Amino acid sequence: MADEIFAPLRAGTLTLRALRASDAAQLHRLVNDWEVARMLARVPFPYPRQLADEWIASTRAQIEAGTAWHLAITRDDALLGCVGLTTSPDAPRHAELGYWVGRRHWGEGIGPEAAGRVARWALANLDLDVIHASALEENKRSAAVLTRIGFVEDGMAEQDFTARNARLPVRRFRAGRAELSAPPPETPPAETPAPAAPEAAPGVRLLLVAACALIDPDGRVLLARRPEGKPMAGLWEFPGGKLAPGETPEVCLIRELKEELGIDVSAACLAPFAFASHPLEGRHLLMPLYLCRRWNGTVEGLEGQALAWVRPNKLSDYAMPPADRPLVALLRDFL
Ligand SMILES: Nc1nc2c([nH]c(=O)n2[C@@H]2O[C@H](COP(=O)(O)OP(=O)(O)OP(=O)(O)O)[C@@H](O)[C@H]2O)c(=O)[nH]1
Repeated sequence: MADEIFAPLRAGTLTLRALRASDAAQLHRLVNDWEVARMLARVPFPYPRQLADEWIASTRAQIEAGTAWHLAITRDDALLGCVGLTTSPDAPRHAELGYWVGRRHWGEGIGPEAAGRVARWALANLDLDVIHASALEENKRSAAVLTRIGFVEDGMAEQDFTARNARLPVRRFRAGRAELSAPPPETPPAETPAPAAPEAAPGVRLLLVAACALIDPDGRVLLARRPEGKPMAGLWEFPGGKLAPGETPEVCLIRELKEELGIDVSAACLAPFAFASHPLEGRHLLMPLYLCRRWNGTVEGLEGQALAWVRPNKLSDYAMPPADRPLVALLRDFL
């Protein structure tokens, strides 16, 4: 199938996939509509039929180049609209989100479903921290979609609108991980409270997490990327996880490394190295970091997480949670 340039994303009943040449006629029917085109900055009206072919070809080239992801919003393989995310070399780790839905599908909740999914996917899978979006001031529907998926308003700006041949006021929105991280559906809302130290100030709740730097024979360290749906999705971290009630950090790590990476580790091979102590989401993270050079089995991302074996002097090229920064510096010096 011609779609191997992008693994389609599911969003409720929708599938978001790369545009194909065969979408051009339907794309043209949907976008060559004054009610749609007048709200979009770069869309001319009337919309020439040939432009649909050219634009679709350009979106495929952009996906292959890793510069923009304009996707078809489809249901039962019928095209309903488009959603896109564009990066700019001038603003690393930032991207711009846009979308439109054909008029006959307005009011079906397609905008929030598709735009929310692409935004969460992008933060988890691309090297991004912030996503921006604009809505024409008069386009209350579009502003409502952005707010509903977690974007916060960020001021006003002006943009050229091709179809109107005018420069018009737009409301600017932005969202980062804090706004877009949805808790995984199966996670109960209240986490098991970690035991609070007797001397902790009233109200401070500790979050106990054990983490491990696996080190391969070449001296490279394993980082795992937090997958979409988890808080801080897209950031790289040391494998590990929260201590379950009654667990020691070693027992927790033996369990987590098996669940997440499919490897067997013994407590004797876990060498305590350092710890992180950092506020985190209303709690206080206390995270011992262990080093491990010996394990059984082959390291695999069993939860769909991306993995990277990283040379110590390259660790700082990877965006990691703030608590990890001092650990990275220590590891670089030690290894
Ligand atoms: N494993 C790990 N967690 C880290 C690191 N740095 C850091 O701030 N954390 C934070 O510590 C917490 C670990 O929780 P988690 O969500 O991974 O725990 P878990 O595997 O038990 O997941 P679950 O709650 O989805 O079951 C997260 O808030 C995570 O962001 C790190 O280097 N490794």
